[in-house]
Amino acid sequence: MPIPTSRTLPGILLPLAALWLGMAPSTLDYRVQDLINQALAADASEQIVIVAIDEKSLAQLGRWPWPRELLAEAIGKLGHARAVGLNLLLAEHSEHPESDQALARAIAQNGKVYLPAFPEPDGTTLRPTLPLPMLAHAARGVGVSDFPPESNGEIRRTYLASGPGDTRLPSFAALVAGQSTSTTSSSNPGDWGRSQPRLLPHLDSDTRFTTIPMAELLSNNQADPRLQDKTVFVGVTAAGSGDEHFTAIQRNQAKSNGVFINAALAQGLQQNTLATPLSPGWRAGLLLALALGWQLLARRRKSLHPIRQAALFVGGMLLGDTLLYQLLHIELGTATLGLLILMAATSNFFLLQSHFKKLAFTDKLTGLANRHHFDERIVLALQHSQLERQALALLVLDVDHFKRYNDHYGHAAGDDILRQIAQVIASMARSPQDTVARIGGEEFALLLPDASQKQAEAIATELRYRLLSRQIPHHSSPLGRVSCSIGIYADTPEPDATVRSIFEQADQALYQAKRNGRDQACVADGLLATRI
Ligand SMILES: Nc1nc2c(ncn2[C@@H]2O[C@H](COP(=O)(O)OP(=O)(O)OP(=O)(O)O)[C@@H](O)[C@H]2O)c(=O)[nH]1
Repeated sequence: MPIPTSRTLPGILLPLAALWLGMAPSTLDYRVQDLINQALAADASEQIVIVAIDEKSLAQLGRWPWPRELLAEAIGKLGHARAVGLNLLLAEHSEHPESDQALARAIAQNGKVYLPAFPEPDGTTLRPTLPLPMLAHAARGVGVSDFPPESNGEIRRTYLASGPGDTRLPSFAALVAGQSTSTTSSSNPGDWGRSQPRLLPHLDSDTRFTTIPMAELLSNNQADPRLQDKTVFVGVTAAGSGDEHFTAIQRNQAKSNGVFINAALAQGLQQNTLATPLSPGWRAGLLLALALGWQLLARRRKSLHPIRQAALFVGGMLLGDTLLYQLLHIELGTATLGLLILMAATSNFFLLQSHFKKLAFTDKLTGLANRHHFDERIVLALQHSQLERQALALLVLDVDHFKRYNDHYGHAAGDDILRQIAQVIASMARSPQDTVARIGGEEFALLLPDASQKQAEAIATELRYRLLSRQIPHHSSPLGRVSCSIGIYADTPEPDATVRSIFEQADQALYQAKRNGRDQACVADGLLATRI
């Protein structure tokens, strides 16, 4: 019987699952990755400041949108910042052209202002919503703020370059952070293209970016020292007024607004800590390699407990995953595979358990119950009969002249006879409650709970008949064929009856059958045995 290990069912399923899971990270992968990364997350950078259009500012300065002169005034107070990211949608003209002109003048005067473009759906593709040309012209640069959501609606990644075909734009946050890389062009003009994917960073949940309410900035007549040489993002933070998205940037903050996401991204870029997600092909390949690695480990280290083996592997994978992320900035997302391996190892473990249990209770040659199993069953059967005052029958069967058979035909042929006799006895079992066992070299037993003497005798007769009908030659036996002798105990056990006393009576009857000339069954009747 093959031992069911990782070579069988889990051995085939695991690599397949690794390939399948490799094509896309699961929510479980995200959660595990978030847990690890949030535990190792950096504090919010002191080099980044948010100028917030918050509830307080809206209460003081009126409902959004504000007159653009107000924004122009704010930009005028940001002249000493290192760079200013104006995270606002400024695609439409305001009612008064002079407002737009004032804002354009302030942006040009500041000289370090960057504006965002946002991808908007347009039929089956995306188009960038760009700032007004006069504002874009005045700005130091225009970058795209592209955060496509995952299948679960979360925002986890961005691209350092994206846009329609040849006009692919750099990332807005990268421009503001001063980390913009050269952009590539697409071979399919018109299609929205994305390249250089990056995962959003994780920040310690107890830290905050320095945040200055817009109302406070505007009321301050002097240059705010907190803004000196800082990377500044200006945007709406007031709940319900700006854009809010599900992200895992901070543990205690399920939803983040766009200005915060861009600030966190800029920090990751400035500190060079952003991870690159693996392409599906690479991910699938690596996960497959890990799954196969586990198989190899499972085969080599047979001595190791399967659960311990899996726990070791899962621990190793999580460590490897963390190191990959922290050192090489690659996210693999092995949590699902780890869980699968644990499940495979657990199923292996239980398969092995049941396999070994079966081995421990089974006679290898005949597949019948072994002596050990039989002893357990007869104890229970006797107890039950005594409690219920029910009949119990035990048939003990011994092959006649078996030594001669072995001597004449050889041991292997003898084995074959034992297997054939086992089949005949097994065919006599009435239900799974009956136990058929090989209890010695050429000795078998049939335990029949709740069987009367008459039933036991009928079964013994039928058994001998079935063996006889096989007509197995045995030239060293006076009968010329294989035969057996049977001793029967069949009674309602007395309260003081023991397994031993019952066996003794069945053995006594068997001895009687042998003495009477073999090829017969005798039933124990007190101490006497009667031929049937
Ligand atoms: N082939 C084979 N022989 C076995 C096995 N176990 C025990 N035997 C043989 O069974 C024989 C039993 O011999 P005995 O106890 O003298 O009994 P017997 O020859 O059947 O004589 P009676 O029982 O008096 O008819 C021995 O020769 C054992 O070697 C086994 O697993 N395979």
